[in-house]
Amino acid sequence: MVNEKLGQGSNLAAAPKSEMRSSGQGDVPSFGTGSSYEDDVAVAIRAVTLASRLCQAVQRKLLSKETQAKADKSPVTVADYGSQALVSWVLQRESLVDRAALRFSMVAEEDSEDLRTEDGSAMLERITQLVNETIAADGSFGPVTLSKDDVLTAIDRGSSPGGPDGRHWVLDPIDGTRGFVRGDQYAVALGLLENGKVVAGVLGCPNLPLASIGPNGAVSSDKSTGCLFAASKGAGTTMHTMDGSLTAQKVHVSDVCDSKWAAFCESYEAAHSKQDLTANIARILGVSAPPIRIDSQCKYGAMARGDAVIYLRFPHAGYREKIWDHAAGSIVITEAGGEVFDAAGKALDFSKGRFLDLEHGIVATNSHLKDAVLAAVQTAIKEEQNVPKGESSSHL
Ligand SMILES: Nc1ncnc2c1ncn2[C@@H]1O[C@H](COP(=O)(O)O)[C@@H](OP(=O)(O)O)[C@H]1O
Ligand SMILES: [Mg+2]
Ligand SMILES: [Mg+2]
Ligand SMILES: [Mg+2]
Repeated sequence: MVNEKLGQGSNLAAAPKSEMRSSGQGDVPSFGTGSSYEDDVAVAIRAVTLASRLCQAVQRKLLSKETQAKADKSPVTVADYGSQALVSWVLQRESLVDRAALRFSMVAEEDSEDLRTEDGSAMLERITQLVNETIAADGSFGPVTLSKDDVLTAIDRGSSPGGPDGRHWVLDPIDGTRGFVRGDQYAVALGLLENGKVVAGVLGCPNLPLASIGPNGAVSSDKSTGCLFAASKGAGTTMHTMDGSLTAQKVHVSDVCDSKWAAFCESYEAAHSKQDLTANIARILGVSAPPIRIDSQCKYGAMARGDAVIYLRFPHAGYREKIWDHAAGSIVITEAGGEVFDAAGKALDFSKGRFLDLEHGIVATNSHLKDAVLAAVQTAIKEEQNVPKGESSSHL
């Protein structure tokens, strides 16, 4: 029954019970893979689950006045800051327990600069209250109360430059803030880099349906939401329910090998990826299903369980991708058997600091379709370059 429910329309296979356990409210699922990153993944799940609860509480209220615009005009909410503070606090706390505090480094999206201004003080008050309410409701951390200074310090622990050496946590406290504000999809995304490579990742997707969102899953009567994906090097990818109510399941990318049957996913926001170009790539591949457009790294999670077979992301000129937008998602895909690469077919390089260094675009698919998708991407890019300015490549 349990497996049926989690498995509807998705590429899920039951994992041995001894390998995966889940637990109830106030506690978090245990990963238990026997991999060398088992402890890291367990801490990451604990941190992401707690932060996701804070985000869920805020999204339920969705107070638009709690949304600020950053200098680059992207939105940021009390939940972005609160989530970053909580994840940072949990990771730091567990590192202290492990006596590994000196090694602690985190590359995270937000910083506390705006909260330290007079205008930000009411927001800081609200964030501190939310963080303390979330910790208290969880109940497993004992009687702890963070001060406003503790919250600022926790947020600013994310200022590491990252790079090719050592261990760095990589956090997007809310990926898909626009989706979050709209009441749609978002993810709490936490990855772990070791010497420039992603070795573990956890994606909390509080609004993602447990049933497939792919073309074949659209008719499912199961409307339950809240998924968490966890992956670590060599240990595969598992999908958990956000509330820990069902047994976690191993997931695998789709094994479709004819692109005609391959649904693709892309950003909901047209400003984040060129939808003309992706439509042309789909046309070249003979894809007939309409694109699955959702916000955030939920796309990587959905693809890891087979909802879509291809992920296409082609930002408009001048945009530089940040590592926290892809670290957790990419290992969730690769450990589920998929591949993630740029328009030159190169694997993503997370060793260059806070930004990804890549040749235009990010693509993910299964190993059967990699060559065909890459060829279609390169053809579509060439066609785009030959289109006179002002004309759309979809007119070709
Ligand atoms: N012009 C742009 N082009 C591409 N990506 C952009 C962008 N502006 C913002 N983004 C990134 O797109 C992410 C959301 O991804 P998606 O498009 O898959 O929903 C944002 O993450 P945040 O919401 O964490 O800021 C942000 O980092
Ligand atoms: Mg942002
Ligand atoms: Mg993001
Ligand atoms: Mg973000």
